[in-house]
Amino acid sequence: MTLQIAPDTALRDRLAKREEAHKYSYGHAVVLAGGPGKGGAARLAARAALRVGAGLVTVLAPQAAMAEHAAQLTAVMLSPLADGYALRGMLQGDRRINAILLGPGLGLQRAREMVPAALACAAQAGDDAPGRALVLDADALSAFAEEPQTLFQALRGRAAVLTPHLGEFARLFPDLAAQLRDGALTRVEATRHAADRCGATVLLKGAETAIAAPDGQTALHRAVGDMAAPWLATAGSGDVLAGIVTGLVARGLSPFEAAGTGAWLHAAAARSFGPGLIAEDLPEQIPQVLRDIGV
Ligand SMILES: NC(=O)C1=CN([C@@H]2O[C@H](COP(=O)(O)OP(=O)(O)OC[C@H]3O[C@@H](n4cnc5c(N)ncnc54)[C@H](OP(=O)(O)O)[C@@H]3O)[C@@H](O)[C@H]2O)[C@@H](O)CC1
Ligand SMILES: Nc1ncnc2c1ncn2[C@@H]1O[C@H](COP(=O)(O)OP(=O)(O)O)[C@@H](O)[C@H]1O
Repeated sequence: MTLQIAPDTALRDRLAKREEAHKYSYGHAVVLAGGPGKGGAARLAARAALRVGAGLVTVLAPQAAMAEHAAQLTAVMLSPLADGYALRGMLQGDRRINAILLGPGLGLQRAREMVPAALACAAQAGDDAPGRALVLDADALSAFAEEPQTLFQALRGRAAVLTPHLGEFARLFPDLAAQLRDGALTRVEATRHAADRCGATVLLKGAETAIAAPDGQTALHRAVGDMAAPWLATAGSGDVLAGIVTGLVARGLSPFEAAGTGAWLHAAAARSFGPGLIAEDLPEQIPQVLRDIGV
């Protein structure tokens, strides 16, 4: 049965922070950034991860982009990161890094190097202790358009969420996208097949956002009718969603829970802000949404 996503007391409890906790209780998320001039998407995502309650968030950027990020980041931290070798070293050395976002503004070439390095250091899905989870979006998906099987083999069994828009979905799953277009599969069915094929949670974005886990669980978030959020059709709003999901896995939600909760929070923030919304407004609206649901 497909879960229809809506806020409930369990969601409120999951999003609250405990009186006795400290920042490391809520995880350390890292967001990999690309080259100079391409950093906006990573910064949007990082800000959203922090707003949704990750304890610490760090943007990891190539040296050439450090000055640009340093001029714009304050609560979000910043570190240089050269290549995949350096990423493995960092992840092996710091077990507290428990959520990694790759894709927004990353660049296709850097994504091809960084995604396998990050996946090699991700937790196995279904481990009892919440481990290190990955969120793959944008360039981290498009980078594998020519050889999706390479990505799927590395993904299988890892704790990960893929957040494609329909264009990215069609690059990785062309046959499923064609059947979705033809009406042979519903959005939820296409997403369920995709999750089964790649072995990770898949969130297919759109006014109707479908989510599926590799174990067959599915959920649907419908931003239509009373729940419409059409101002989300703006550049960078998907980068913010990826950041929200990353912040939630840093807080210990499972990939499937983080995807569903993230889709709801993202659309609720857009509705709460209303007309004129641009991507920067979304993270800043999260505190109001949290207050509205009693967190
Ligand atoms: N502020 C910033 O720094 C921002 C930085 N950004 C960064 O830019 C990079 C490129 O990301 P991108 O998504 O813009 O481009 P791309 O990978 O070429 O895919 C787009 C193509 O896919 C197709 N398509 C089909 N269905 C679709 C759908 N539902 N929604 C959207 N597209 C759909 C459609 O093709 P068409 O159908 O028109 O032939 C369309 O031309 C990436 O790193 C991202 O993080 C952006 O996030 C913006 C804000
Ligand atoms: N008309 C719409 N109604 C509701 N949500 C939408 C609408 N259009 C886009 N969205 C949402 O906005 C986000 C756009 O993401 P994406 O296409 O990746 O943009 P970008 O790459 O510019 O960040 C997705 O979460 C999508 O579900």
